[in-house]
Amino acid sequence: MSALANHAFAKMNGIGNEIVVVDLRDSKAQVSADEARAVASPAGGVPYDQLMVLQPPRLDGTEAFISIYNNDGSEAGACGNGMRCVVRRIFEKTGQTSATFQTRAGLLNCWQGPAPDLYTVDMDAPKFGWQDIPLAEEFRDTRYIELQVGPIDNPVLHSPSVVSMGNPHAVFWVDDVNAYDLERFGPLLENHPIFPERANITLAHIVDRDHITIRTWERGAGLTRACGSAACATAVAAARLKRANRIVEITLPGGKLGIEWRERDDHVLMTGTADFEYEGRFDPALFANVA
Ligand SMILES: N[C@@H](CCC[C@H](N)C(=O)O)C(=O)O
Repeated sequence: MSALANHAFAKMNGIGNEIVVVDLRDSKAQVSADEARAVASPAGGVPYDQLMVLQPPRLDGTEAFISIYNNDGSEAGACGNGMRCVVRRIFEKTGQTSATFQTRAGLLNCWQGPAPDLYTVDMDAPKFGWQDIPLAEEFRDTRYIELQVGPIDNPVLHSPSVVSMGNPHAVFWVDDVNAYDLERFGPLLENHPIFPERANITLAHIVDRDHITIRTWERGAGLTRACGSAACATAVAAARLKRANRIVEITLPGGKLGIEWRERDDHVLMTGTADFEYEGRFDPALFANVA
């Protein structure tokens, strides 16, 4: 019997990024890819972009180890919007205003503020090396890489910046993020052989040095109303190109995020809201046929 059968969950969202939070800190159970897919089942499941599973802490001083699943069952190292949802949930229950969590990508410090309805996640330092993202072949300069879709002499999208925020991101610079069929190009680019672990694909328009607009096709989850790590990736990529300041506001289809690429330690701070929708218990029938 799956540990998720009849288990409580919270449906939340981080500016429209659909998040389900499950607290398994009192259990040794691991969630399999099949179970994660079953949770998202259109037949009685809970629709989500990411499932955030809290597991017992593996390091002193941390609140939990968090496993992050996309709705296709794959695991991700980072999910900025999901972290804000987890943080809100825990802070509301315990009265805490700061906490440290561990994910596959490392330690994340989180706190409430700068206003009561805002949560900040220290997303750690970005990585720019081609092996870190990872890319399938060497690119010395990842501010722009050679990659395009469309006719070779007139590409539709080309020369993205690539960044790891604990997960792989490609950011294509465009004049209008709504002028492209991201549902068509997203899967092609997500699965392009240059990205051996696939990638999150973002269209970004730099409005001015303090404001950027983005839309993202998420690896393993598809078109989303918001992707926090993509907002971070875009902010650092734009600052690296000297086209934006290190503190920017990112507008996504679901809302706005404040991003600061802090000079003193290279860390990226992401600030935004997190919304609670409802609580429930998983229908055991969802897991009847999963390992
Ligand atoms: N929505 C997330 C990112 C989710 C992970 C991503 N799909 C991946 O597989 O890397 C965010 O808010 O950062």
